[in-house]
Amino acid sequence: MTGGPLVVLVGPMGSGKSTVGALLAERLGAPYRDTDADIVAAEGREISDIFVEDGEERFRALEKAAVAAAVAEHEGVLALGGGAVLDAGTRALLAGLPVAYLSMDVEEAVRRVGLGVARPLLAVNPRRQWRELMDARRHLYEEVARAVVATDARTPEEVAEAVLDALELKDA
Ligand SMILES: Nc1ncnc2c1ncn2[C@@H]1O[C@H](COP(=O)(O)OP(=O)(O)O)[C@@H](O)[C@H]1O
Ligand SMILES: O=C(O)C1=C[C@@H](OP(=O)(O)O)[C@@H](O)[C@H](O)C1
Ligand SMILES: [Mg+2]
Repeated sequence: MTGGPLVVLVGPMGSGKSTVGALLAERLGAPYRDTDADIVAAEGREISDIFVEDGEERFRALEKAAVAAAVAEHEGVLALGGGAVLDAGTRALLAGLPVAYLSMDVEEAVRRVGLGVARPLLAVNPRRQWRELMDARRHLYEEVARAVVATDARTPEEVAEAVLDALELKDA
């Protein structure tokens, strides 16, 4: 067999990568993996604690290694953290893979994650922070994506269905 992930999900915080990734794995009868969860398991602490205790740069180094390991080893559905595409080496690793970019607008983002404390990058003024993040990242998500799937006003099940359609995995 060819190996490599069946699906890789990218997109901003709250777009549903983790939620939809688990549903997709179920649909495809394949294992699910999430690089944020890999980092938490390896470090024995939450992402927000890594940011506060060691800083974002350290988190990005851990994330880069976690994505490289997962892309090399994992043959199921893989959800990345929202900032994984900031790294040029990571973007190069994703080239040619079945990557879906889960998109959403700012109001949907604020509804989903704006009030949570689990995502440190949105903790203060989530609407403005999210816009700034997207201005910096939108083109990076588009660069690595084979398909863009809008998630606004769709349930996670509907998003999963749309990803299968967009990546032509319906018969997989
Ligand atoms: N399509 C959707 N519609 C409504 N809420 C959603 C949808 N997808 C995810 N959510 C909710 O948004 C939050 C963030 O989802 P999550 O899967 O953790 O996103 P990500 O991994 O992209 O940050 C969760 O509370 C989740 O239940
Ligand atoms: O966008 C980002 O920079 C981040 C997204 C988070 O993952 P999700 O996109 O799964 O929320 C997590 O990796 C960390 O809080 C940083
Ligand atoms: Mg996630």
